[in-house]
Amino acid sequence: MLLSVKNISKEYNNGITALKNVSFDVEKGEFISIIGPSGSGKSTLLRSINKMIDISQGSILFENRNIENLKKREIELVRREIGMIFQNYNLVERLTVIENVLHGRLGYKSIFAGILGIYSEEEKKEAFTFLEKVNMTKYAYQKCNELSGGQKQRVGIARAIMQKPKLLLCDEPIASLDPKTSENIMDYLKKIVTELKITCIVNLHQVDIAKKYSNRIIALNKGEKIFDDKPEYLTNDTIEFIYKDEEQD
Ligand SMILES: Nc1ncnc2c1ncn2[C@@H]1O[C@H](COP(=O)(O)OP(=O)(O)OP(=O)(O)O)[C@@H](O)[C@H]1O
Repeated sequence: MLLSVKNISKEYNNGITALKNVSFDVEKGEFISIIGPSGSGKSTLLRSINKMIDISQGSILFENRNIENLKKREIELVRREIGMIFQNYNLVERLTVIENVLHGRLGYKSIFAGILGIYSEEEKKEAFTFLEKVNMTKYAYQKCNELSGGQKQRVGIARAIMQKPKLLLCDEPIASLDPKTSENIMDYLKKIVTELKITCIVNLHQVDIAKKYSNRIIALNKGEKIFDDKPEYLTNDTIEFIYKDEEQD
């Protein structure tokens, strides 16, 4: 088992309970989509797994190790194993595509090597290999602020893969993209994580995309897990139930 989320709850300082007693296990190689209305806790869940926020109750085991109460250095080591892809890409816009991809290695470097941008020939070669996988080689020396949203997310995927993560967390990776580009990005993502055997958890707004690409769907509503099964069991009635309160939110 790669990840075990056990009875986790998260209450923010403002009193909002974003997650209520959520549990699930993730096996290596799974491609899981997390769906649910706006505010149901999807981002909170991913941020908890990545240790960007601390949970209020419960425990999260990554490779059978409890990631609560870790020391700073131990958190850095766990983060190295967990890649992230973001809705807003989180690229360094003034830097080139290849520099951004190489940033995927920063977690493995000393601060000095990172600041000075010192990468081995092997790392550079690898960065180009991953850039090729997302069909972005010809943009390698272009600055990221000159790219379209879809191209930026392809760089985001290459950077995340460059980190050699065991788990990839994608927080609304296609929420800023048009439908055609969204499918294109999901195609790249699915192909690469399958080829490299990387376990993937993706937060999505689009139920049809979740059904098309995942092996398993988890649905949250008001911080509670209300569905966790194969996509084929996600019926229209269940979808209606998951999103029943969305308009009032
Ligand atoms: N940093 C924070 N401080 C206080 N409350 C927060 C914080 N982040 C999120 N929340 C609240 O926690 C709840 C869950 O938010 P979260 O962003 O996890 O939901 P989500 O399902 O990802 O929503 P969306 O689909 O709109 O991104 C919401 O009520 C939100 O307002």
